[in-house]
Amino acid sequence: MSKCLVEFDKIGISFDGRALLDSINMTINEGEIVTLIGPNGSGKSTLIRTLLGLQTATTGSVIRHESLRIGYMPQKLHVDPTLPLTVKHFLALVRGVNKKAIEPTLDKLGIAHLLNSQVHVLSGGETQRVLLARALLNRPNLLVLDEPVQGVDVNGQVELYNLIEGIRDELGCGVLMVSHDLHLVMAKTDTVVCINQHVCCSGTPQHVTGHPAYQALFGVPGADESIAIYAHQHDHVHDEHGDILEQDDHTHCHH
Ligand SMILES: Nc1ncnc2c1ncn2[C@@H]1O[C@H](COP(=O)(O)OP(=O)(O)OP(=O)(O)O)[C@@H](O)[C@H]1O
Repeated sequence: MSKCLVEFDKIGISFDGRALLDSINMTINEGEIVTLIGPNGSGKSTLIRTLLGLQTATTGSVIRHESLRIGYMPQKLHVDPTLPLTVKHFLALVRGVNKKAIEPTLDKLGIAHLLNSQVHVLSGGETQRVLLARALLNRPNLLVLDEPVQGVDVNGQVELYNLIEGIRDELGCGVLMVSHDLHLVMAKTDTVVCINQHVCCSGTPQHVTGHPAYQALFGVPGADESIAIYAHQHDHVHDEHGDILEQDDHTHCHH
């Protein structure tokens, strides 16, 4: 039985008295890839920030295993473009980093040749790999990736997801990632959790995609299409504050 690294226990988060997240339950086990999906502004990054300790939950708690060590990959690299900074020096800034691990880590990610490149001239795909290298240099047992394929073309996305899966296989770490893509990420995911204030839908991709509730939510096109269009079709209605309006004829998708 794999170790539970993190448990979100009935997490609720409100801003100015308005509920953004309500009673979110979710676990991430060692060796498990969990993908968090949901529409813009549904609270995915806020949930990640709560896990990182950067956001306090209004209600509920995050239960962390004592061995938990997170490697975090943010959505974007924020570096002053006027500041000369090579990849090597950027990665050497990781707290407690073993500098001897920098080159092998870049090599593992196929970007050893970028060691002395300036970080602000990197392409989207290269930047994501450097950010992934930084997360790995923290020697994590949980990788937390906030939209890891942002700004990367489709081929690059497939390669990145393959890399992430390979890292999970090699290190046996857990992975929690946020994604807007559905189709590509599904093949690389053990568990999908869809949030929109509450957990709308969750389970293995096979279970979720085969479930009528999932099809009602995402309107996945035919299996022969290479990319699914992200269409979040709710089986329930939210009011202007994001609260769910009661309806008589809706199909429940909580499971
Ligand atoms: N500290 C804060 N104070 C007030 N509102 C906040 C705060 N942090 C986040 N929000 C709001 O919460 C909502 C959810 O933001 P969040 O970034 O978590 O969504 P998301 O699902 O990650 O969105 P996206 O898919 O667009 O990245 C947004 O409307 C945001 O403005």
